[in-house]
Amino acid sequence: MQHNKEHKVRDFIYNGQPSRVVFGAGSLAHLEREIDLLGARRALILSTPEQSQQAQMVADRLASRAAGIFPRAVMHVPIETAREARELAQKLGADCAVAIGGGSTTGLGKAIAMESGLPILAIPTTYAGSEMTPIYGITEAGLKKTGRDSRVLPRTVIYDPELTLTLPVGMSVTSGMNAIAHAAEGLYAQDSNPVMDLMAEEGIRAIAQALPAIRRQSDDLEGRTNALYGAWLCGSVLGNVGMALHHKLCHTLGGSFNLPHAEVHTVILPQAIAFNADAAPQAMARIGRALGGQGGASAAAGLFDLACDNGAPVSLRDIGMKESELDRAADIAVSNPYWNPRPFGVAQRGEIRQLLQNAFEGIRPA
Ligand SMILES: NC(=O)C1=CN([C@@H]2O[C@H](COP(=O)(O)OP(=O)(O)OC[C@H]3O[C@@H](n4cnc5c(N)ncnc54)[C@H](O)[C@@H]3O)[C@@H](O)[C@H]2O)C=CC1
Ligand SMILES: O=C(O)/C=C\C(=O)CC(=O)O
Repeated sequence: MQHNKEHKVRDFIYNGQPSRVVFGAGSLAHLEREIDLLGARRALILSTPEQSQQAQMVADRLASRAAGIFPRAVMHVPIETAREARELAQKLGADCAVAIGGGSTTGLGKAIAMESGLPILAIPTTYAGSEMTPIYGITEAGLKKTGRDSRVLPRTVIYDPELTLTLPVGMSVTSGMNAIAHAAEGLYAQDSNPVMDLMAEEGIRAIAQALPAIRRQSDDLEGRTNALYGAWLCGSVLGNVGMALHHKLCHTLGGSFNLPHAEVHTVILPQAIAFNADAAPQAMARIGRALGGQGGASAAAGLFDLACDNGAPVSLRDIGMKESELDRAADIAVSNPYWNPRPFGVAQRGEIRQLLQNAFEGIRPA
C-alpha cells in the first residue's frame, strides 16, 4: 500500500466479532475437532434439499455425534421452516447446529440460534457471506424482517474451497458479485474503519481475480480458494459496518418483487455505485484499484464489465422484473430512506427511478 504525506487516519470505532475461522482446501477434516472445541456432542445438520447429499456426508463424518439432518432450508427463512427446525433440534437434544450451504442454510441456523442460543458451526458453500455476520432475516406472512443480534453470529466457520467446486458457474459469478457488493458499500459506510477498508479492498481484488478463472474452469481449486477467501473478507465487512442504497434497493427488489438474491445484487451494484460515485471518491478509487483499473474505467463501469464479461445478467429485465413495476419499486425505495453517502429520499425519487430504469435496461454506467 502506498502512503503519502497527506494520508490522515480518521477517528473510528472497531468492534471485533468473536468468531473462529478455519480456512483451507480439505479443512472439513477438522470438523470433529471444531465441534469438540464448541463443547458440543450432538449436532443437527442443516442444508437445502439440493445439498442433502453434502449434509449426509457431514453426518457420516460425525457418526454418533450427528443428532439428525434437517434438509429443508429455503431462501429467506420462512418462519414455518424455522419453527420446524427449532422443534427438531429440541426433540433430538441437539446442542449445536452445523449449517452446510449458502446464505439460506446459514440463515436457518441463525433463526434457530435466535431462539435457542444453540451455537452454529457454518460451512459456507457460496460467497454470500452470511456466516460472518450477526444479521438475521426471517419471513413471516410474506414480509421479510432483518436485524442484527450477536447471538446469531456463527461461532465457528469452516471454509473449505473443495466444497464449492460444485457451485454452478452462473451462481458462482452472481454470488461473487453479492460478496463484492458488501465490500463496495463498506468502503463508503458511515461507520467504516481502516481494518474493514483493507479487508474490503482485498476482498474485491480476490473475487475479481477469481471469477474469470472459475468461468474458464469451474473446478479450478486456486480460483475457488481465492473466491472463498474474498467471500470471507467481504462477509466480514458486511458484519462490521453499515450498508447503504445498494443493499436497500436489493432488499426492496428481492422482498417485494421476489427477484433472486444474488442476481439482483449483480444487476444493481454498478448502477448504485454510479449513483454514489461523486459522493464517495475515495471508495471509488479503492474499488477501481481492486478491480485492476483497466482502461481507465470508472468503478461502476468496472463492476458492470466484471459481471458482463463473466456471463452474469446485467439487466433487471433479464432476471424477471416487469418494466411496469419500476414505479412502485422507486416509491418503496424512497419511502423509508436511510443513510447513504449521496442522501436520497422522496425528493430524489426521480433519480432513483432513473437508476432503476438504467438497471432494467442493463445500461453500462459511464
Ligand atoms: N444475513 C446475512 O448476513 C446474509 C444473508 N443472505 C441471505 O442468504 C440468501 C441467499 O444465499 P445464497 O448463498 O445466495 O443462496 P442459497 O443459499 O439460497 O443457495 C442457492 C442454491 O445453491 C445451492 N448451493 C449452494 N452451494 C452449492 C454448492 N457448493 N454446490 C451446489 N449447489 C450449491 C443451494 O443448495 C441452493 O439451492 C438470501 O436469503 C439472503 O438474504 C445473504 C448474504 C448475507
Ligand atoms: O436479507 C438478509 O437476509 C440479510 C442480509 C442480506 O441478505 C445481505 C445482502 O443483501 O446480501
